[in-house]
Amino acid sequence: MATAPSALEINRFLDQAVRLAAANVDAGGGPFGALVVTSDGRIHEGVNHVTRDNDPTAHAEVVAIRAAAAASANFDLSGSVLYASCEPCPLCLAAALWARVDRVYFAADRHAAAAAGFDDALFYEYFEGTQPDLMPVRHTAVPASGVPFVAWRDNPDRVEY
Ligand SMILES: Nc1nc2[nH]cnc2c(=O)[nH]1
Repeated sequence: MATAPSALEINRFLDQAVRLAAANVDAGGGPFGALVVTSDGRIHEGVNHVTRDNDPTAHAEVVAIRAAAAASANFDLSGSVLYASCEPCPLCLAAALWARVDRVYFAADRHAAAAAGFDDALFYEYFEGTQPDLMPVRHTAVPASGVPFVAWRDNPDRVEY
């Protein structure tokens, strides 16, 4: 894991993410901006494109992660840092985990997002188990459930991630 950025760097990149978020509102989008700084020092920006692209997963952090991965030609962003104008929601956190991002810094928190009408805090409660009715998830095993995993394990050419 890379060493932690300095307080100066953290503040600079968070300011940049907040500026991106504000500019995105001016452009008609959601009030979220993010940066991924990859291990080579390059900065990859993202803003919320949910309504622009009709893509509910196009959160600023996910857009920045996708940009960083595409520019790096690598799905593994180990050594990189994510800076977000607002606390990453569970979707964004999961994306950062799958991207193997080293660290995350954010400016506003989930309660500020809630005050602006966003469900980030509610979805955290869902994952904490206090809002189970929001979206029931049921396990129903079928006989072929394990077939794809056997095929994966048996494939010597698999690319692990
Ligand atoms: N952190 C974060 N929270 C959101 N809630 C709705 N959209 C977003 C987004 O793009 N980023």
